[in-house]
Amino acid sequence: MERWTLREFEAAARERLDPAHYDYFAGGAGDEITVRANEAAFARLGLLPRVLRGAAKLQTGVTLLGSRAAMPVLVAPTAFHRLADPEGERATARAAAAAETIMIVSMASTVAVGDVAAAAPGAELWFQLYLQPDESFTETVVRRAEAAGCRALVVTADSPVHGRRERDLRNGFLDLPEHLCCENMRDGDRVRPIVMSPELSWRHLDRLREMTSLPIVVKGVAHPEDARIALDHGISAIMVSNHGGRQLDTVPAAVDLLPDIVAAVGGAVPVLLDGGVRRGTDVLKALALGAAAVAVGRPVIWGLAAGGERGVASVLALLRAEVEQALTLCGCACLADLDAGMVRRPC
Ligand SMILES: Cc1cc2nc3c(=O)[nH]c(=O)nc-3n(C[C@H](O)[C@H](O)[C@H](O)COP(=O)(O)O)c2cc1C
Ligand SMILES: CCCCCCC(=O)C(=O)O
Repeated sequence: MERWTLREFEAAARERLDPAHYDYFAGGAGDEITVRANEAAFARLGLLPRVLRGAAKLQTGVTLLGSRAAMPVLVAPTAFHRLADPEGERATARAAAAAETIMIVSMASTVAVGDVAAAAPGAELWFQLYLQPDESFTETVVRRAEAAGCRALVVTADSPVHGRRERDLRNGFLDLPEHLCCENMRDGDRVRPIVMSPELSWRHLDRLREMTSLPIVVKGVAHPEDARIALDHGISAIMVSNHGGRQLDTVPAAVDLLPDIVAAVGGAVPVLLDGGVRRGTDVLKALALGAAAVAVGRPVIWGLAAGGERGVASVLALLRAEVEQALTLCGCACLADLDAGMVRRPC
């Protein structure tokens, strides 16, 4: 069946998934105020198109930290893809490679990062990391990501503790089924738990900086002051994110946080954004407000659950087509033609 919007992919995914797994993917923390705010904030912003600009040849490619993407939409790191499809992250990576975009592989992937890379030759992979209090194990995982050919590390900083996800508590969904595990966490005969620790600090990030020559992206920045501090620690990019509303509830919508962080960073490094991106017009709004690219989390899961690799490919193709059409309708030939004056904030 042909699907015309990401909403239709979500409906199809919901029909196929175990209800507890659907809730895990869809849900957020607390009252899910931030989950809803992420999408609502995009809807509230308007786009002011320019006209008669002779913008015939469209260009939607971006280069980020040396990785090339054919569109400014990346695959955000999300855990547990094998709950959605037996091929899991392998299928997602093949679809991302076909779409010529970057996939950020989660540390909590149900396929080991090396196997993800082997399944999708030519894929541009970055690796998301929860810094572990046991830094020697952080190093083990970093070496795995490097060996797999990942070209950047994305350190998730918004999770000193797991968010309170009340759907999961109600459903008793507290762990993966027995046949699955976080494959990157293998340590000899055992699989380590992913530790989220409030003890982590910028010092851990400094030591990561010494551990690897890969560029480091800090994901989960909401406060402009943290963006400035990140620059002092040699960070290569900043990802504005509230974790899709899954960590601290009532954090403002990601797109509403963006302008102050872009101002704080002052062009020193690229600023990325995720949270609530569901339309090509959302992508344009974020870019016009200063993001270098955006990433999508749940839409990729919906594609995967609805149709495996082909489902993810369709989701990414849909977003690309929407970006291209919206860009043309805005009178732009390339992403750099977008500027903040084209976004109308609500009165
Ligand atoms: C099911 C699910 C699992 C996630 N797993 C991770 C993860 O392992 N690491 C991480 O940094 N962020 C994780 N995230 C957050 C995403 O990277 C991203 O910030 C969020 O999904 C963006 O919002 P969106 O789903 O509205 O696009 C997860 C999000 C979801 C929905
Ligand atoms: C115990 C594994 C933790 C995985 C966390 C995945 C994640 O970030 C999420 O939002 O869910």
